[in-house]
Amino acid sequence: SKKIRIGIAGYGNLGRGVESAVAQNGDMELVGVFTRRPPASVTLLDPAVPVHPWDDIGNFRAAVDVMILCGGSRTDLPEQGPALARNFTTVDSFDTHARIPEYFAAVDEAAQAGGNVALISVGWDPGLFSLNRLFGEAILPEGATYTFWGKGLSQGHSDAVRRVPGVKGGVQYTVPVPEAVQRVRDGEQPVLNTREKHKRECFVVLAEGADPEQVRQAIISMPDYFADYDTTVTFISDETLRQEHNAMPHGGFVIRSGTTGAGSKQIMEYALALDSNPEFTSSVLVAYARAAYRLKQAGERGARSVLDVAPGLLSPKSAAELRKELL
Ligand SMILES: NC(=O)C1=CN([C@@H]2O[C@H](COP(=O)(O)OP(=O)(O)OC[C@H]3O[C@@H](n4cnc5c(N)ncnc54)[C@H](OP(=O)(O)O)[C@@H]3O)[C@@H](O)[C@H]2O)C=CC1
Ligand SMILES: N[C@@H](C[C@H]1CC(C(=O)O)=NO1)C(=O)O
Repeated sequence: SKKIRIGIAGYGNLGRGVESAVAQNGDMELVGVFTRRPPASVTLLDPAVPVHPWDDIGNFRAAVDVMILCGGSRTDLPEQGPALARNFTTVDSFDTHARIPEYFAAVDEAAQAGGNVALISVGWDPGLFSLNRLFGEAILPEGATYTFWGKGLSQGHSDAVRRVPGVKGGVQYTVPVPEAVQRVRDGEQPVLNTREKHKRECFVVLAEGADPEQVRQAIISMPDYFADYDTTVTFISDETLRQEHNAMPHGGFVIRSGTTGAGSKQIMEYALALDSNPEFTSSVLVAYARAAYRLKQAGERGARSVLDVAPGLLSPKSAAELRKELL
């Protein structure tokens, strides 16, 4: 039967993860990768997959069923998300939480104008953790919700660091504050502000001639990413970045700690432990690409978040098979 034809827009950690995730899904095929760099400079896992210059992407409207956007949230997706939703059914991982409402509106306008579906902020946070925060609050209206990440490499924060003028390369690790986690696990339901829950550690390779103090200040004061956290910036060599910071593990958990009507204490928890943050996130993107395709086929139009998508649409199995196997 006809396969869902996938395109990748932007080839970085996520782009590479989507390439390998599509290969795990028999109902999909990867038709091409689009990059702003010279195509010859971008090496795929599978050399048989064509790499196209970004400017040609408009010619592939009939060739791609779902375009998976793998650009960075800080500066790429605010421009690429709406531009591509006009021409394709899209799925993206936009994760600048404070800016999701405005991003949703911009992508929705473009998707509606183009007669497409656009699933935004797909991944684990935002994404699967968002779903579990929703379950917790809807099912246990009396209680408190906590989200903890790491210790691990945040791709959004690492991308944001790499975009700072004077930065040649870099990564960011998110570190949960142990005392905060313990108080939550002890059922204390503490009131914790952003700074009390996580610390952020950046490792940066300076570009030639850049001023380290200027770079440090630009990072630690960055709104939406670092300003609300205790953040450290350590300058390292290219060599050290390549040797000691090329793994991208991450993870975390969402806890809803609440009481039900007769006063019983109830705890809901959802956890992730990821050897590869990008490969996992890409696997979420690919499952939601299946849902986006089906929503488009069903006549839906406009932007949606994971909170709007029925879970059954993610599965390659029919509704009848799901009822038989998973209920
Ligand atoms: N919602 C969630 O749970 C998650 C969301 N994310 C989001 O995914 C976004 C992308 O993450 P990630 O893939 O790690 O970002 P990368 O920095 O690896 O890639 C971002 C873009 O940069 C360009 N690029 C990649 N490699 C190079 C290079 N060597 N030289 C120059 N440009 C390059 C690519 O565009 P081009 O090919 O056009 O040059 C690519 O699309 C993050 O910003 C984050 O917001 C990530 C994880 C989880
Ligand atoms: N979007 C995050 C996924 C999780 C990780 C995270 C953090 O460490 O701050 N927040 O959400 C990412 O880019 O890795």
